[in-house]
Amino acid sequence: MVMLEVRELGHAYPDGHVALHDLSLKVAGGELVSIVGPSGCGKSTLLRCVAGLLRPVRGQVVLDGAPIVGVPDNLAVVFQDYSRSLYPWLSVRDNVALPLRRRGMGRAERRTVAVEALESVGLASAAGKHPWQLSGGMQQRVAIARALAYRPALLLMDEPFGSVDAQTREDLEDLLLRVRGGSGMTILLVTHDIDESVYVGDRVVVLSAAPGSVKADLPVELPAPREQIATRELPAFVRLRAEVGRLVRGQQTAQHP
Ligand SMILES: Nc1ncnc2c1ncn2[C@@H]1O[C@H](COP(=O)(O)OP(=O)(O)OP(=O)(O)O)[C@@H](O)[C@H]1O
Repeated sequence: MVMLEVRELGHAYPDGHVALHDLSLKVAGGELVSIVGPSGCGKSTLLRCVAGLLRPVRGQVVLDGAPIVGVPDNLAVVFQDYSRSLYPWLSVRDNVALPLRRRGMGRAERRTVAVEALESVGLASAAGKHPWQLSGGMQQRVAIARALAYRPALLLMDEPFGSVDAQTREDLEDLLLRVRGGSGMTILLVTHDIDESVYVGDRVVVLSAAPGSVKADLPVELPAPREQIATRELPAFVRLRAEVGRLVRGQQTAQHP
């Protein structure tokens, strides 16, 4: 069932820069859709429109049948810059627990849910620490735990693993795949990393160069569970990665010479 529908979205910033043009996209409930495209093509602008943080000039975003006009209640966002998204004066546990006030949970319940979410990202022992006492990868796990604790129907991730080292990035990709299992969450993940888009995605949506619109929408038909080494060796993975790479670089694809 379609959960999220982006209809003929167009956006221009006040300085006249046209960031999105006639972008349409449907996402089913529970899908993980990777969004890639050349630098500056409007990926973050799209995510901000879906999050209700930016009002598009044209078109609309419809979530569960209702047009988005402000930030929806059942949504969480993870940005790349974890150092600015966590409150340095709060403990890790309190950072995760804070948004749960919007869920109407009492103090004790907020604490329990926060600790459970921290356990799911392997950080239960860091609950009492402050974000600045943790490594970058650990801070990003806290940001992910905060999003998960909120149990959003829709999770938006904007280059969430862009600021960590390669090994941590792989660990976080696997963490994302593990925690989404059975959660029913719908996820939009913006990434610059073509391998990552294929590895984690159920679909890869490639945006055109600015102004962004949907250039290709490719299903990822790879067996589950995905595994960092074995999955990336599969001929189907290698083919799809090459096709996405060509599309992002604006080259003809092998299938459509
Ligand atoms: N507040 C703003 N005012 C004017 N132009 C903006 C604003 N925010 C973004 N832009 C411009 O709109 C275009 C799209 O930006 P956006 O951040 O959505 O692209 P992106 O695909 O996420 O880029 P990147 O891949 O480099 O992160 C860029 O040219 C950017 O400079």
